Amino acid sequence: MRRAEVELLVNSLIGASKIRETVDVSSKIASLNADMTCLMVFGKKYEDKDLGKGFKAVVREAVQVGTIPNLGDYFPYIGVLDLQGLTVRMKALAKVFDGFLEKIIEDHVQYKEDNKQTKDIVDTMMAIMESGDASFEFDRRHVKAVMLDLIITGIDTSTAAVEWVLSELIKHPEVMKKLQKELDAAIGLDRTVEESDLDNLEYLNMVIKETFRLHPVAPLLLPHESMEDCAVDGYHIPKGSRILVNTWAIGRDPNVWAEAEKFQPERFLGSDIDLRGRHFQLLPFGSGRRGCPGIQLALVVVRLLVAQLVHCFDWELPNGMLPSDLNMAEYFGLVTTRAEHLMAIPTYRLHK
Ligand code: HEM
Repeated sequence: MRRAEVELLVNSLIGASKIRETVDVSSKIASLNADMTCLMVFGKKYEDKDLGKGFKAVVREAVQVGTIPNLGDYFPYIGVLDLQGLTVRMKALAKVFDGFLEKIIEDHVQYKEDNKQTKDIVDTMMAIMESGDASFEFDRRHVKAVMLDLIITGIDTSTAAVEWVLSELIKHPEVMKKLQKELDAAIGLDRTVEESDLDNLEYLNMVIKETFRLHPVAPLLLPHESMEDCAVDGYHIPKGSRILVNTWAIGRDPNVWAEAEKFQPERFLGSDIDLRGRHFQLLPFGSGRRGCPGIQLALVVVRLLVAQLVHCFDWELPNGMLPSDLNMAEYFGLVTTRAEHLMAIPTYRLHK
């Protein structure tokens, strides 16, 4: 499924390449990730018209509203006043999502009666629910909560990651060339990258790590709570404190990284620092038991997309813009994306 979806994107970019069209790369990647996530979770793609003002817009709004610090969290006695209107907005969004998720469950009940062959995540969860075998409470509300969790956490994160990697590559043509050289040597110019190629692409992995260092897509991770009193670096942190880990600042800390502001994938050559939360200087997926459970999937999707887009195409900025002029401003949120969409002109470079 992932191969087929990426192929659709590559084909549409080949069309753009033929007429030297400027492509809204950010939107293309967002649509692809939304489609792939819906196919994995719900077994079918959902159109923008299926969810209120549009599927992607509603998901994005939920992430944005969830990010704004709520005064009621810090001063609980004024929480009921909902001074910022966040609770009202979240409740309205919850209603839209609930209708959408109920419809998906109904569709699955229907498919099941029609003896559908392939199973998706919703089928699996409903089977657990109906079996009554779960050792914990698991009813329709929980199925809907997990579905919501997967679409909220899965789509924007991978999209932002691919957007940032491509932006850094376009901004640093020498790194782009080196990565294309690695891809050409490993895959050739007669076929496209497969998921099974990914583990052999060492430079690609270094490029991804370096991008996550400078652009961790969840710069403050998710809020944590201390379970007991502790001391960190001489600071006393009482039990029950809300903890935000600023992984963005750690990634740019000159005490930890040489020439911290520079994009240099080679810094990871021969280093054992990985992305799995064991090295605290690089924590784009968090760490420990509340770290990202989607890391495996995310790394496959991000690496596959970047590898295909870089292997299949050369990229140029529109209107004669120089790579050094590419605006790298961020739009801060729970997921921090580019402030401006990435616009670029693809030129197809494979033989087939
Ligand atoms: C490049 C893509 C992704 C990045 C950078 C990312 C990053 C993160 C981070 C930083 C956290 C918080 C960890 C912490 O606070 O310690 C998180 C949590 C989470 N992620 Fe991801 N994620 C990505 C993709 C995905 C995908 C594809 C899924 C599932 C389909 C997913 C599911 C989740 C869930 C469910 C949580 C909450 C876990 C919990 O609270 O216990 N993520 N992710």
